[in-house]
Amino acid sequence: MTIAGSDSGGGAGIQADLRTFAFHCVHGTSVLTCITAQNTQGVTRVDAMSAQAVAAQFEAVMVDMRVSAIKTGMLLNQEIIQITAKKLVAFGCGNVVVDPVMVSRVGAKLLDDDAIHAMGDLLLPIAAIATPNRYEAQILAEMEIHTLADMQAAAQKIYKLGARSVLIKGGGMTGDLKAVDVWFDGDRLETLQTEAIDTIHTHGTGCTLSAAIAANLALGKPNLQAVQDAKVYVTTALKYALAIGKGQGPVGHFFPLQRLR
Ligand SMILES: Nc1ncnc2c1ncn2[C@@H]1O[C@H](COP(=O)(O)OP(=O)(O)OP(=O)(O)O)[C@@H](O)[C@H]1O
Ligand SMILES: Cc1ncc(CO)c(N)n1
Repeated sequence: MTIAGSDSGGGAGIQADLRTFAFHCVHGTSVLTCITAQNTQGVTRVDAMSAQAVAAQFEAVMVDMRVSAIKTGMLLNQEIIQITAKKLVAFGCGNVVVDPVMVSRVGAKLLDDDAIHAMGDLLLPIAAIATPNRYEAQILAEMEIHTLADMQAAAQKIYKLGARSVLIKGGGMTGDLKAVDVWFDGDRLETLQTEAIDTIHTHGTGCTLSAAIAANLALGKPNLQAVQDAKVYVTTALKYALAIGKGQGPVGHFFPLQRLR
């Protein structure tokens, strides 16, 4: 299941998540939190779903199907975070990947200011894995992040907020650190590195990564394996990114099919 926002441009959010689930051959269900008017250049409008609508979508799926893993993406405001956390707890959901979407890499604000505390207080404590990008990690860890050592320190600070493991994503870093993520589970501190892809077409990398992690958890992979395999998937999708639109195009989720054409 993905609990996230719609991206009209199709590169991030629910659209990226469902394509990623399909690639991994797991059935995707979706709880829509908001509708963004968005393209490769940015977000021009956001309309929130009501908290009741979010709850109803979640319950409709949960009472009927066995949901093996869940990712949360853009939750937009405090009410939606509160109801999401409440429902995840009520249904005893275990494999929860929390992508604490606050700001996109191009600087679009995707979460209300007054909701940042709710993210840390309510959602991170129920996360099996939290996946902040550089800017979200700076906010959650209350520190600046410039170096690999900073990423490692931030992972350890955010772990203290209650997530069972933390992955700090490096896409917002400079140079080769763009392809470096740091994973910490309270015991092991791992640096995950793939090749850095030289492209501006990176829209949806974060959504794709957290959706792939959730898919891998649903397939029964252990936490670190789920993250490592998801990172390889995103790297390949970046290699086959689509140069469409006037700004940052989306990653190519179905690269093997592209290759066959
Ligand atoms: N140029 C790149 N080359 C290789 N890997 C990259 C590159 N850019 C991002 N990544 C990887 O993509 C994944 C997502 O990280 P990123 O920091 O881009 O997330 P994000 O900012 O939440 O994404 P977005 O907001 O664009 O959806 C991470 O595993 C990161 O290492
Ligand atoms: C709907 C949506 N979710 C997440 C992101 C983060 O990339 C985005 N740009 N749009």
